Amino acid sequence: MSSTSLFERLGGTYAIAGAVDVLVDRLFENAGVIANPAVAEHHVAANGPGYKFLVTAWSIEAAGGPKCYPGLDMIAAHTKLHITDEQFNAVYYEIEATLRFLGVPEPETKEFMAIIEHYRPEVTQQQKVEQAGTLEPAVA
Ligand code: HEM
Repeated sequence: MSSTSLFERLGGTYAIAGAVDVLVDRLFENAGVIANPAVAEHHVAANGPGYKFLVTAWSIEAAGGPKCYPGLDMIAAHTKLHITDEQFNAVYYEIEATLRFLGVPEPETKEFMAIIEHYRPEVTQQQKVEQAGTLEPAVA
C-alpha cells in the first residue's frame, strides 16, 4: 500500500476530471446503461456538464482528495432509478475500460474499482430485496 493517496496517484483533479469527461460521454451512449428507462431519461446531453461535475467531485473525495462533493449520497441519488445488478455491471465495466483506455496503472485501477464495488448495494436495489425478504409472502 502506498503512502500517497489514490487521489494523488491518479493524477489529481485535472486527471480525474479528464477521465470523467471521457467516461460520462461513453455512459450516455452505453446500451446496457440506458436500457434502464429512468436512466436513459437523465442521460441526455443537457445533463452532461452538471453530471460530470458531480461525478468528478464524488470521485475526488472517494479517492481521498479534498472534500468537495456537494451532491446526494449514493442511496438517495439512485433509489428511484431501480438499478439492477446487470445495469450496475454495465457502469462498472465502462469505468474499468475507461481507466485502462487512459493508461491508469493496474494497482490504481484495482483500488478505484474496489471503491466502486463497495457502493453496489447502495446503488442497486439489494437492500430493498433483502428487506422485502423479511415481509410476509403475498397470498396466492
Ligand atoms: C458506484 C457507482 C456509482 C457512482 C459513484 C455514481 C455516482 C453518481 C453521482 C455522484 C450522482 C449525482 C447525485 C446528485 O444528483 O447529487 C449520480 C446520479 C445518477 N446516477 Fe449514479 N453512480 C453510480 C452508479 C450508477 C449506475 C450503475 C447507474 C445506472 C445504471 C447510475 C445512474 C445515475 C443517474 C441516472 C443519476 C441521476 C439521477 C437524477 O438526478 O435523477 N449511477 N450518480
